[in-house]
Amino acid sequence: MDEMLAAVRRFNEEPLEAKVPYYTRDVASKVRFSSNFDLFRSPAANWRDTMFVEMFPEVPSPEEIPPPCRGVLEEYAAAVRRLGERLFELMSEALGLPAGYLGRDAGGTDGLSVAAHYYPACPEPEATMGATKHSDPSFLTVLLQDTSGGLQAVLPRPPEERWVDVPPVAGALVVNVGDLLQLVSNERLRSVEHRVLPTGAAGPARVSVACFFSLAYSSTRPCVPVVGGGSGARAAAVYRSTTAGEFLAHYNGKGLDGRSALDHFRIPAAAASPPPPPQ
Ligand SMILES: O=C(O)CCC(=O)C(=O)O
Ligand SMILES: [Fe+2]
Repeated sequence: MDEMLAAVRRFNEEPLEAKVPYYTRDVASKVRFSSNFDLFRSPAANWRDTMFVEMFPEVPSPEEIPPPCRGVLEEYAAAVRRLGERLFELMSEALGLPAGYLGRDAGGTDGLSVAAHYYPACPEPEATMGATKHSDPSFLTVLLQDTSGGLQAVLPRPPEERWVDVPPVAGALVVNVGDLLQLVSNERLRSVEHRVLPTGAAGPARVSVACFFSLAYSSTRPCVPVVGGGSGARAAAVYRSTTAGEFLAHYNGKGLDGRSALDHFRIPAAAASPPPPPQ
């Protein structure tokens, strides 16, 4: 884990010329280095740079991965994939569903992408955010953070917003439930809203690596809320069925504006019955 963080730091701290070849916003590219994936779409920009790599199912060739991360990134992603497979089994069983439900049948383990973030020291930390409030466009996110701190999560969920620190713990990973898992579990599992405070002017830059169990924009994988199957299950779907690609297009088109991308897919509560006609 330390090696992974060190590799991301090395890449970001290389001279500009070494990073320029990876700079793109083209989602057809498996490796994309940019600042703010949602630039000009969200109300505010975040104080961070991100190297985004689609690792699975189509593994990039070593030459596509920036040299400082080559080898270590592939090895780290493979280990996270094995961890995710086990987590999906345990969560499926916890919901009273077959062990392979969330990972295999619902698509949780179909794809894995890695967002390696670099939050530079910020001269005016009170005037911006490292990452604004959001929940993740994934089934699950496995997050590795360095010792800087700054990650916070909302507990309990709105309208009673209370931000709590998620402090770094040596050797530990943070696992977030993402929006896609909230959708396919029909809201029995809830995605967690979180944010990252900016790194103070004194630095050093903060580094984190988020592994998203998610899919590509081109994915036509159906995402269907599971109805029934275990105690606590709802009898009716809370969300309309969609595809992973449609969900991601909506999430990215909206940008990190502080609102949940899931609202767009929620089935409106049945309209109250109209009053009886006057006699
Ligand atoms: O940098 C972090 O700790 C969080 C990153 C994050 O929330 C994300 O990539 O979705
Ligand atoms: Fe996130």
